[in-house]
Amino acid sequence: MPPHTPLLDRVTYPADLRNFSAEQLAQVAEELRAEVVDTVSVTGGHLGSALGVIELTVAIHAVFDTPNDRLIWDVGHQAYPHKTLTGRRDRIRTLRQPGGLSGFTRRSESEYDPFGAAHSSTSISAGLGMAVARDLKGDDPDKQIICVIGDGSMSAGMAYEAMNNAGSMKSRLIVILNDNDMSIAPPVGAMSAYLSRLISSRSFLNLRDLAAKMAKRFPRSIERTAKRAEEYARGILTGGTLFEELGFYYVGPIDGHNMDHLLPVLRNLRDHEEGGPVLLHVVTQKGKGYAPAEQSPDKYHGVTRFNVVTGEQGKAPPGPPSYTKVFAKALIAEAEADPRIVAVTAAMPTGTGLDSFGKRFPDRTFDVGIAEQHAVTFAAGMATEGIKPFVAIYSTFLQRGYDQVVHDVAIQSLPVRFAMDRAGMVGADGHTHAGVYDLCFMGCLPGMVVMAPSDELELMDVVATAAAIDDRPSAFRYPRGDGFGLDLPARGKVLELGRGRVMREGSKIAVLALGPRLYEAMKAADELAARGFSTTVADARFMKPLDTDLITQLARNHEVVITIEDNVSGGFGSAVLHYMAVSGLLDRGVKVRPMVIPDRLIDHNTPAAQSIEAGLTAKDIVATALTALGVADASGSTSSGSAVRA
Ligand SMILES: Cc1ncc(C[n+]2csc(CCOP(=O)(O)OP(=O)(O)O)c2C)c(N)n1
Ligand SMILES: CC(=O)[C@@H](O)[C@H](O)COP(=O)(O)O
Ligand SMILES: [Mg+2]
Repeated sequence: MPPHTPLLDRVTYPADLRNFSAEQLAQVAEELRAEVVDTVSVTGGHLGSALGVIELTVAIHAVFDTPNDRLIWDVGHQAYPHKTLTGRRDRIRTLRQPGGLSGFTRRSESEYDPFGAAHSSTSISAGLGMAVARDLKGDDPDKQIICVIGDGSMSAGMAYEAMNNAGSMKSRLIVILNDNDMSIAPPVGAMSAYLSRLISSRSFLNLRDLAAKMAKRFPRSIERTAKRAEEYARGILTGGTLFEELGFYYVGPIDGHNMDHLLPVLRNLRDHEEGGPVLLHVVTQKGKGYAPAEQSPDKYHGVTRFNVVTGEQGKAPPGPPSYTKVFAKALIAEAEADPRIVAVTAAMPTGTGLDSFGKRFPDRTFDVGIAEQHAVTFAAGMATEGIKPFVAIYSTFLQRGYDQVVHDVAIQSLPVRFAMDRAGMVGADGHTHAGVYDLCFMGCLPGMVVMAPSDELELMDVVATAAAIDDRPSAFRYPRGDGFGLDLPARGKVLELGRGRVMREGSKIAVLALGPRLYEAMKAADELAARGFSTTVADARFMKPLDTDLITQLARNHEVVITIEDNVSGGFGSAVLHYMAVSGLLDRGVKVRPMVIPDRLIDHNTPAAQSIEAGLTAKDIVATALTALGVADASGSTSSGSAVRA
């Protein structure tokens, strides 16, 4: 092997690391870091988190017998170096690209991904489940389960539920707390402050104390410990932490970028014979080794393509403001007029636009950390006292707080307003982040008002409407990405509840859209008109209450009624069909075709390609209409729309 050949080239699988010296592993880490920077500069994705766990990734795979030992990455957004070392290096530049590797861990992608993730704080629960399964099955007791969870993800209830359970059990489990003192934004809350105090305020054990401590717990490893302790003694302190109170054996904090510290500690944890869970507290830096990411860890959490030398990220040509920005603008306008309005985010101030709301109203903005369940009930509590909370959560993450939406908000009919961002498919984050279920899970709740603006202008109105609804809960959804560039007023106007609008009158086909697919419907209507089929297009605006007058009029006056939405079956179209069935409208022979996201997972891709795959484009609407009418389209084929496939 010529001396200039990167060591990384000798690594296809983790087993290839296991004969390397600590020095060689440190070199692999450096090469891996350069490769991750280079890769993400081309693919975009989650950079800072990956750079922070480079040494940890190399050390874990060098010490543990993955994939027989199970390694679970919480969230999975930091797993690019793990993917590179586990047989996927040849495809690493396909990360998040159409047909390429997922940006998260995924069971179907590799046996080295024993648990799929993308939503946070699940790793300890899943790891404990695997540990208990190992014990129940009588598998090799030395089979290790390792969960790596970040400090931000440690703020979620699930993590505590899992620790509470694990701490009372005898199953062997290793939890590595990767503490980089960052979530996407700076971390919040008492736990984060506690971790900082833990790192900074405790005295280090000396060699004798360390050996005694390790001997008590890890008798077999004492000899090795004593030999190596000098190297890492200063990095270890134990005793009296919250984790110990919860039943974990706490080790740390140690420097997560120092291979000479990581390797002996991990080996000790691997070789000990005691049962019960262990928590290794590792201190890392988000963005480590790449200056722009070290300096602005929030801006380099998730990146677009960037120039490696300057760190400058690719910018889309100036275009219309995003729905998120318009939401923030609309909410600020409402809050200027009503001092009771407050905003709640669960660790996503930038993503939800609440960073700008927070600048204007710092005392009326609450970042509760990754804690969607708490965010919802916290807002419910405020609502009982006459405060008017807007809870801005991505549709996909609101799933985490669903019982709270049902039990704490809807059943008590409290006026909490849910701003569900990232509704519909979301592009490169893929199906774990798709917000395609909320119309089902919000639309079924008694008393809940559910709105979906068709463009950013209507979003302003919807925010004003939600602010005005003060006797029951309300929810509105809007997509990731930019609006249409419409002129916006200073403040939205309050809409009449349950009233849609007709955009264009026709007589044969009617398309009733909920959300921005309205614009696809308008294009389809042009195409259908050009073919001689007079088409009505209507904007439903509300899924709940339904505009039953509008539905009645469409059903009575058209041969075909198509509904379209960015949601799976069970949402808007189902509600329309239900109404038509119970009201007898269906008995009149109208052909109804609900167009929805099909009943399968749509993988990461460009938003445009995802729309095509879902069958929700103007072309699909035309095909659906023609098929319903029994007319072959120009190509002679029948519909490929989701109405047919779903
Ligand atoms: C349930 C849930 N809520 C919110 C998010 C969005 N999210 C992804 S990563 C992240 C920050 C995680 O911080 P941490 O665990 O410390 O990892 P780091 O990025 O610092 O490596 C957040 C809020 C998510 N993935 N899942
Ligand atoms: C890992 C994670 O859950 C977030 O970082 C998410 O990828 C952000 O998505 P947006 O880019 O849509 O804000
Ligand atoms: Mg963190």
